[in-house]
Amino acid sequence: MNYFSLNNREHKANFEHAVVRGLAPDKGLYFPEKIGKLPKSFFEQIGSLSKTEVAFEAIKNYVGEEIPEKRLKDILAHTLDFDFPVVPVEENISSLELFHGPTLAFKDVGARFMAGSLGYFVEKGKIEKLTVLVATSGDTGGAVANGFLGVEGIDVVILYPKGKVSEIQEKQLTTLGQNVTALEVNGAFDECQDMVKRAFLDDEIQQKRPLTSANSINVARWLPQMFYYFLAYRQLKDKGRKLVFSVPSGNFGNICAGILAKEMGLPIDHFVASNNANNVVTRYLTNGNYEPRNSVQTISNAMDVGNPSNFVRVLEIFENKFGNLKKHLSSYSFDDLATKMAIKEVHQKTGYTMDPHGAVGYLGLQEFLKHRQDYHGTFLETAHPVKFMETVESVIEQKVQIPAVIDSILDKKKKTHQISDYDELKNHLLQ
Ligand SMILES: N[C@@H](CCOP(=O)(O)O)C(=O)O
Repeated sequence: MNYFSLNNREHKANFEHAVVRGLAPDKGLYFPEKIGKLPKSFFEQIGSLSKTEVAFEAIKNYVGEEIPEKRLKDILAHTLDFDFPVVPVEENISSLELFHGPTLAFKDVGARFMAGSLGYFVEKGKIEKLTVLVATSGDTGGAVANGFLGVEGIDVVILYPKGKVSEIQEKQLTTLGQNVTALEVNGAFDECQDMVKRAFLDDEIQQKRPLTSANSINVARWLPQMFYYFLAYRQLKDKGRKLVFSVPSGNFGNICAGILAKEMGLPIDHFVASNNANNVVTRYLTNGNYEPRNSVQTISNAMDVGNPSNFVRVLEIFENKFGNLKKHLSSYSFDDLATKMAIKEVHQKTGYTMDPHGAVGYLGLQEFLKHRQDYHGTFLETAHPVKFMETVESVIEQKVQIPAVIDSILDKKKKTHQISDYDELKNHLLQ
């Protein structure tokens, strides 16, 4: 399987090179040359396949010969070694809980798959030493830190916006030590992401300290996110209604992977991109103008992204045709007040506790389902409510139970370096 750069189709790479480089030399995102359809029989049998078997069938053509079958299956088994339950919330609404992994957020899947793939390439001597540079608005940082902790030959450097992630998210990415370093940036997530992209194209850095990305711009972080939809379909296929998924969207990697799964034949009828106040895509679908803006801070901070990297991949899947996009994708945006109200109302009505990101997803779904009786809707619960304990507890007026994995980091002291601009990042990386 080859990938091409979305900036210049002549720039090609196989899976290994796309993962090790992260971004094409022309700053473009890699995209698969072929999106193959899975056979009908796969969807008929999906209920009897294990999680690893489902994931293997979904991803094998995107990995190609670069990782042998046995090793790929081992990586997948480790990646998916927790539950992905679809939980009924209302009559025609379910929650797909993606927070049962080690850092309690959906990012664990991509981070573990990428760590497994890079670990294999280091072991085979295909790369000597690599630094994974990653920008986070909340959840990616912790998942990447956890996924890559202690992986031989790989250093991790995480940039995060100072004061704009939750206390637990910050602990997850600043307390591990070993091969993981956290840089606290005076700025927003978009500035962190821009610095990271600039560093990849900096020859001086790349020569002295080769870098790759562990954001969803990297195909090894992006593609495994399609597993959520296959695993959800196993649990939803007998609903007898059309399926719609509402995805809380920030950098658009997750929803883009879902749309890819649909292209591969997964019977999903429609997607909803649910935005917080950072609503560049909602506005685009409304007025046809794509106008990225600086992000604003919200209570669903992992979605505080003003210029979503993966939207260009979404457009590519829809052949850059606005009509195609509108047919398969709707988008709505909600402010913090509406998000809090939704957390409160759903909790009072059903006893189900949503986190602020899931609540934005729930609201988007509700909006879509208003005049559509023939759908079953699923919103993605992308993080455990405990990660936003202060907000959630004040809204539901109840304590959220703290899982043991979180309890163990609460007393740990954060270790970070502060940086303000690209030169400081460069100095840090070259030290
Ligand atoms: N929502 C993210 C921001 C980066 O997104 P990614 O999927 O491209 O890593 C976060 O929580 O950090």
